[in-house]
Amino acid sequence: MNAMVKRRVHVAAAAIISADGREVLIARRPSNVDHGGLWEFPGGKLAPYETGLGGLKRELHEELGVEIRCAQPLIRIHHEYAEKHILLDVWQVHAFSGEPFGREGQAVRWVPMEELVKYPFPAANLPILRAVMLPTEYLITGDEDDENHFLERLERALTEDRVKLVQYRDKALEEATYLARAEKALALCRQHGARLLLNGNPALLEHVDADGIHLTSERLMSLERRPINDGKWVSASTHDREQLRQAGRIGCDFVTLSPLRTTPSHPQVAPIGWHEFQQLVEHAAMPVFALGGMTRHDADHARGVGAQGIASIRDFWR
Ligand SMILES: Nc1nc2c([nH]c(=O)n2[C@H]2C[C@H](O)[C@@H](COP(=O)(O)OP(=O)(O)OP(=O)(O)O)O2)c(=O)[nH]1
Ligand SMILES: [Mg+2]
Repeated sequence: MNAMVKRRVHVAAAAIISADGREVLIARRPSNVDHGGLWEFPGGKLAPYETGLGGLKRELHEELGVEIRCAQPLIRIHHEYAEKHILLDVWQVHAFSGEPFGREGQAVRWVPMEELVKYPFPAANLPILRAVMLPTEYLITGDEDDENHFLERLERALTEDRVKLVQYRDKALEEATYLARAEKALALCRQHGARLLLNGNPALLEHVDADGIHLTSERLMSLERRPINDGKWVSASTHDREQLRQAGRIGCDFVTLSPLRTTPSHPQVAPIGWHEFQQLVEHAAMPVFALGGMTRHDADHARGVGAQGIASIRDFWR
């Protein structure tokens, strides 16, 4: 048989978010096309001369009759289908004009974020669903001996900074103390509509019903498969291509990649820098948060080079 070069297809697609931020617009692919009958994020193939956003504007006009007013890069996915290599260049659309409807006769539906997982999408879309559900900021808690101070700081970040994703990290506490505090942190997070991940052994989730587990890179590398079922999130710390690949292999929902900059906590570690970060993220199979000397002011830049956003201790733990 002749060696076959797979067709490469560049597709731009949109996660269009409702004004209240709770819903996303999806469309159903007609039954006579590839992946027919499955749901998708509206969009389509780019013409050779088009940029991602330019092509997306044209597609959304053609398919839905809307004009994009404000869009931000969300995630880029490379996926191998049997017959082609596809690059899905996905944008989050926050503002548009016009009332979307299926101009090509396709079904179109506004769906609450948490119900997205109930809809059948093409195989390439799993990381997009994750990216849509995740915020742009990931708070990692700092060390704090005193429990009241800990809870005060957490509450400040949840209210003033409106953080929606928290990793409770404390390497110094005894497990029983950690779990007791995690229970209180969880109650606080729930009160403010935020998700809480524990840091450590996945078995911690048997004691506290948090939203997921964050793995150290060492634990990540030691695992052969995803340690918990899909109902909860798994995130992991990564520092290089090999760890990113392993995170993809075991099906992590998202990761941090660090250190982007040199930090006081790890002065001896060489920083990755934005250029290499972008190259590493391009082929990651899940959303990636930039970590290491990041503040909220870096979030837009991080998104521009393919990140989900930024993760930080110092910027939120004041
Ligand atoms: N628009 C879109 N396409 C997706 C998604 N997930 C996914 O695997 N794909 C694949 C399916 C198709 O092979 C390709 C998109 O092509 P398309 O059929 O929408 O292209 P198009 O709108 O330009 O339509 P056409 O003129 O080629 O018929 O990307 C998704 O969420 N949205
Ligand atoms: Mg299309």
